[in-house]
Amino acid sequence: MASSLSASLYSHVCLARNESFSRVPVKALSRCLVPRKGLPAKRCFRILYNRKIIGAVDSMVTREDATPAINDGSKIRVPHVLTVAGSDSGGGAGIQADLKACAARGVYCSTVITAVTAQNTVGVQVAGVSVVSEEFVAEQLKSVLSDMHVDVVKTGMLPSVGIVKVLLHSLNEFPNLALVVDPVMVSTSGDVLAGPSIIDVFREELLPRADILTPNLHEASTLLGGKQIKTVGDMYQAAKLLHDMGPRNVLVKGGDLPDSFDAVDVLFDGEEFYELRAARVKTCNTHGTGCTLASCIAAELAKGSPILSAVKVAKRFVEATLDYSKEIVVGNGPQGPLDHFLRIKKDIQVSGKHWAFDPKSLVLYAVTDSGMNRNWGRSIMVAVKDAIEGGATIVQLREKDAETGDFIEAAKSCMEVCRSYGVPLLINDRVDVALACDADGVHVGQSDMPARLVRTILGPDKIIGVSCKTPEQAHRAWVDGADYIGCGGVYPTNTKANNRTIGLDGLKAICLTSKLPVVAIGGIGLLNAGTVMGIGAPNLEGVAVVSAIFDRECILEEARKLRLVLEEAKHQSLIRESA
Ligand SMILES: Cc1ncc(COP(=O)(O)OP(=O)(O)O)c(N)n1
Ligand SMILES: Cc1ncsc1CCOP(=O)(O)O
Repeated sequence: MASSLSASLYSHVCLARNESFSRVPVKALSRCLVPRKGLPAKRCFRILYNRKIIGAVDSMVTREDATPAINDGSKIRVPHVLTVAGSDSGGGAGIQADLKACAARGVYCSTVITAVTAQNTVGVQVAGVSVVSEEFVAEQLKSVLSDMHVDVVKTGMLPSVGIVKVLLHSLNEFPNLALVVDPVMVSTSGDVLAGPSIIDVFREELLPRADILTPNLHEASTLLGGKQIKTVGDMYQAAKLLHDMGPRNVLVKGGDLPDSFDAVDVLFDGEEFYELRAARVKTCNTHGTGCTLASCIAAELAKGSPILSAVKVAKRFVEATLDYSKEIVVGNGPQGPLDHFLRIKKDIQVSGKHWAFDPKSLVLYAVTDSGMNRNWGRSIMVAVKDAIEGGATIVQLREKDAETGDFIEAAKSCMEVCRSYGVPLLINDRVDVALACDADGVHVGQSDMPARLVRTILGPDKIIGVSCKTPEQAHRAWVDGADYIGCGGVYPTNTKANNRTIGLDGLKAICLTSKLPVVAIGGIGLLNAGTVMGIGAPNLEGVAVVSAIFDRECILEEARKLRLVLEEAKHQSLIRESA
């Protein structure tokens, strides 16, 4: 229930706007009003209205109702953060960090540049700040706000009182915008980015409009007239004092706290304090951490998160990014940047996928079977290694009766083997196992997870194969973003029960229309592999076999012979083509 104060206040808000008092934004209003408890509603309203805070009530309502991405069937509205900040030529902080942080969090980010700085990993260079004129900052704000639907404004470097005033003017025009204020005053290298004259306008006009203020210890101390902040207890006091200046939430960041084992931040929402702790990452690559944190908070708010979860997610993101970036070397200076996308790059490097899927790798596709390995008394890792040494060009782990934990362990060890030979490894059916072992892809059947969904989960780089028995299924696989199709069973087989065969004619019919490369499967071995490849379909790249390799005494030898047959078939088809 809304407190009577909240309800009464909201009625004043509605009256002032000629709106009916139908929708009381209970949570928003009570969050907004907590520090002003005890005042009569009329007076509260006047204070809030005069200090232009009523807009924030709206912005909170908006965010409570917000949907991360509004999809009306054909159009998707993406959560949107506008950053008003300075450019960092080194790409580590400022506008550049904000853009990367929002992109990494899946949020659109537009930019209003307040200053251009010449800086790198050493610091801001002499005469390295060129402030953009107030008129041109106003022009940029107009361009963005008159056209785009912005959810949250995030501020960074605001180098002059005039620029703050220009921004405040826009915020007054768009009272629904939520506001995240990162009071950037000094760069991580110690260079001053906003003079003392700024402090008054911050305190009196910008902070009262902010939904959240995110100062580090130095900035908190500056805003509080030089108050010493040396302990977590001091941070609590600072958060409370800053909150009294008007922002609805204050996050005092303790990254620079001396003798602190953890990275401690203190959040105060006017009612409760939250002490948020993260592991302190040992790294010199911290340039842009503050901008990144504030942008992430803004991004989460734009998605519709409440303040506390936005701050928690942002803090976790920064911690992870610091960890990913701890060993990168970008410049020669003492303070390197964060790399927001390192996780993606790491995946690419580790999986060795610098190239797109090569259909030629389908020539001899070895599909494992735990039962067969058990019968022959060998480990899956040895079986996979022997198959590759014999000439298998791609491997699929098809472990139908393995426990999940065992499957993941086996998959991890097979990944090591496959990577060492540069052979892709796919997982049959189990997207979770593929993710857990960072496999190169997944093969799914018609009754498994739809390929479109697998693609969404695995991303654009992984290989996806789909089993198909008809041209229609092959077409669907192509539409869904698969890389290849497996067609069969071509011949009867004991390896897969109740599996309708499609024969060579069925295989031909699919190959004829498939836009994707095809691998044939089912009952294929040394004696018929040549015949299968001889159907003369240019997109038939190879054969997938289980028993012909894994249900044999010597896997390596069987794979070698099969590969020879396939090479010979390829040779013959080249001769036919050129004849
Ligand atoms: C290369 C290749 N083609 C087809 C299959 C069969 O997959 P699916 O239809 O999912 O059947 P199961 O393997 O789950 O029995 C395959 N595994 N590989
Ligand atoms: C998994 C699968 N899908 C269609 S047939 C088949 C089994 C192929 O096994 P084998 O190569 O031993 O005939």
